[in-house]
Amino acid sequence: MKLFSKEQIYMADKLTIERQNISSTDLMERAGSQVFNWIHMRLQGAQVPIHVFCGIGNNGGDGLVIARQLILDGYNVKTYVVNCSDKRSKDFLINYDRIKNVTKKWPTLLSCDDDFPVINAEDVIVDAIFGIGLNRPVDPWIKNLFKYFRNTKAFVLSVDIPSGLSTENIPVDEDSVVWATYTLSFVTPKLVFFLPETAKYTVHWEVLNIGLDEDFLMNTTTEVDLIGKNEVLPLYIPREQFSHKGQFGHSLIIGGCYGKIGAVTLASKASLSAGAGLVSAYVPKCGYIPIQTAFPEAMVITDTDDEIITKIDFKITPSVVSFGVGVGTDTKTINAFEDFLKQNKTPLVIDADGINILAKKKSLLQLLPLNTVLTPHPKELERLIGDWKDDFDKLKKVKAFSKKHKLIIVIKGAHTITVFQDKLYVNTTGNPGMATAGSGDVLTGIITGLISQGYSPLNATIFAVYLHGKSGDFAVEKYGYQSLNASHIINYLGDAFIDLFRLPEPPQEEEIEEAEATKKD
Ligand SMILES: NC(=O)C1=CN([C@@H]2O[C@H](COP(=O)(O)OP(=O)(O)OC[C@H]3O[C@@H](n4cnc5c(N)ncnc54)[C@H](OP(=O)(O)O)[C@@H]3O)[C@@H](O)[C@H]2O)[C@@H](O)CC1
Ligand SMILES: Nc1ncnc2c1ncn2[C@@H]1O[C@H](COP(=O)(O)OP(=O)(O)O)[C@@H](O)[C@H]1O
Ligand SMILES: [K+]
Repeated sequence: MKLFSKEQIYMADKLTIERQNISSTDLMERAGSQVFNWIHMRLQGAQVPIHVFCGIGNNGGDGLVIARQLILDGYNVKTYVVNCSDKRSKDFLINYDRIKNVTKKWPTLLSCDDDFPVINAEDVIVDAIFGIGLNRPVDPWIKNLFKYFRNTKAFVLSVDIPSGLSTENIPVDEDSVVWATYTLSFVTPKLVFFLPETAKYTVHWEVLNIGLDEDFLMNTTTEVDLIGKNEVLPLYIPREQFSHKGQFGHSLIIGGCYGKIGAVTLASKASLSAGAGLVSAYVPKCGYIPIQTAFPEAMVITDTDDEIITKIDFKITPSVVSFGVGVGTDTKTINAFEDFLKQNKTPLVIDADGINILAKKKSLLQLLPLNTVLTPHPKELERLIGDWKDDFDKLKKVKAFSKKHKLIIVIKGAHTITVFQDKLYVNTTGNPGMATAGSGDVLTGIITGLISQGYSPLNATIFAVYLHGKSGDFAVEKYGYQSLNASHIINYLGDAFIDLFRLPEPPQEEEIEEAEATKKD
């Protein structure tokens, strides 16, 4: 799914109005009606107090449409206008008049000196104060209002984006944003729903289709893509009936040191389970017996040293090499890596201490083949590119780093982001059960296994991150967050592959009714 920027959304609005020959007021009516339908499907006329808070721009206009439709349907509605600026948008004013025509309970104007209305925990707050047009930090009294919302413990439904949350800046503090229970976002989810510093402002989100110009939406490329099953399915390379292991490449996993041979075992197993034809592990001598025992399918090549990698020398011709899991940062290992890089032309995946070595000796970056994949967790990323001010600054720095060194960078975490030059691929699978030792080693193995069988490094990375998370999602159903461990992720990789071709569940009755209701508008 594409994540459109604020500018692209405004452009889509403009073109829709022109091409569909409708007014901006009609478009607002469509947007507000979609939110009304969503509420109506769930509340079915229940007399829960609904407090609709409107700003004075178009987000507020949406709020007025929602309030009017709820009133017309007999809901128990109170409407407030949060007086935050002297300017009112044209469509806000039109809808302000329209609501006055349908009820004697005119919207209450709230300003800084007023007491806030009584709201109980069982009530619903509709937050239509600021949308994507937020252009400065909010005033202290509005912050207090947001804090008050939070204290009421009421269900907060944000329209388009939680008010106070900008699409391109991290909020100055947690009180300057509405903490939404649910956000109904128009056209596209917003990138801030996925970033570590801002995802907390909405527990759930859903996209509402408001019928914007299809041509524009189809033909516009975005800087950010959200990666789910629909996005990875086209990447899948099918297997022919007469295929043989020679067609799926040979992964070489170089890593490990005394006490950290398990990392290589995990990455090697994951590589084979992701479909590599052959897998060899390259480890210090102490790794020979453990890997042969724990993972009989692997071939093992050993260093001359018992405990660390001191020289990378092999006779095989791998299709892809992974370096770094459990390898340590001994000077001899760094030198061995440098010597290897000087003559290597094979695609590379670098993880863990491999990244720490690059951070220690930046000159090695110039020796990496084009489109080498780096998979840092936050600490490794910081060592590599230095500190960042906030999540947006981090993305800017990673993009610059990716462009400068021609690398693919995987920013691991919840919603792992793969960065390739200016483009971001935001993953949707995975869960906190995966925050466990060795799960990153498994990811390295999956990426390596996919490159081995012919996926481009970028496609392999996007696909592997998805599969890794999906396996974790299957595994967590059996093991729960606490007991899930990295080996389980490998065990469920097969389910993640099979799930790609599973047809979606038939829609539930409620969804059919909802679709019917939407069609009528
Ligand atoms: N295609 C779509 O997605 C559609 C989107 N639609 C809706 O439009 C929304 C965008 O509307 P928008 O551009 O009017 O901006 P919005 O968010 O209402 O805020 C701007 C207003 O707030 C003010 N203001 C800003 N910051 C402030 C602050 N800190 N403190 C105080 N005031 C502040 C600013 O005032 P000013 O700077 O002019 O003084 C201005 O008046 C979008 O989110 C969606 O809900 C649908 O209606 C149609 C289809
Ligand atoms: N809360 C989470 N939600 C989804 N995925 C997660 C979460 N926490 C960790 N992960 C995933 O687990 C992996 C952890 O990698 P890493 O920290 O390198 O582990 P290790 O070094 O132990 O192998 C990454 O792929 C990351 O995206
Ligand atoms: K809002």
